[in-house]
Amino acid sequence: MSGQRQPTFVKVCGLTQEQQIDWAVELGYDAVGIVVTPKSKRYCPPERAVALADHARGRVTVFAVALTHAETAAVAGHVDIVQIYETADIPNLALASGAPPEKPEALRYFFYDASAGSGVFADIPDWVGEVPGNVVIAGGLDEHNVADVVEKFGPYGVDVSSSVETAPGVKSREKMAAFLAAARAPGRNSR
Ligand SMILES: O=C(O)c1ccccc1NCC(=O)[C@H](O)[C@H](O)COP(=O)(O)O
Repeated sequence: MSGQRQPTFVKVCGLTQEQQIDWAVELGYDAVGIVVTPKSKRYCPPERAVALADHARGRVTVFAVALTHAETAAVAGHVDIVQIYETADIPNLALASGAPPEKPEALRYFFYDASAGSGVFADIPDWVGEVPGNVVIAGGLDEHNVADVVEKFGPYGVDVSSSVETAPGVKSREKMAAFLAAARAPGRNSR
């Protein structure tokens, strides 16, 4: 390691329109999430999800987000990472959970996410700061609390959805910009 600090990885999740992906790319987000579980209010059915993923691919890291591995089948070949709330034996797995991962070394990312897109922030347990690998913190983050979370836990990254919306699945470019600036505020980029 050179000791040089990397900027915090920032993902925006629950995008439903091509324009929102363009905003994420223009603003400098590292990753976008397309939600493919029918249980979500931001659900993109397979045809829409594939169109969005193809629009984004090569411009920003693309996540398919679902509760189960099975729900990602139609879109998995069009995305970089599969983010699910159960374990699966796949190479590009982002495991999302509110509990410590059993095999963190097998994961591309571990998302500490007790929210699943609810927008509710709750105290983050101390063990999150001890998980090895690419740990991303999610759950009720907004432009006002994200810098404190980055400072306290020094995660690889952070993830946001509800606080950058005006309605479920309707992202605001201004809110996305404010969140990104807060997540990468000078002196807070410590991954
Ligand atoms: O966003 C959803 O609707 C969703 C539904 C089911 C599983 C996961 C979901 N989203 C996962 C995410 O990556 C969210 O960005 C993350 O939970 C943070 O959400 P929020 O608390 O709204 O910022």
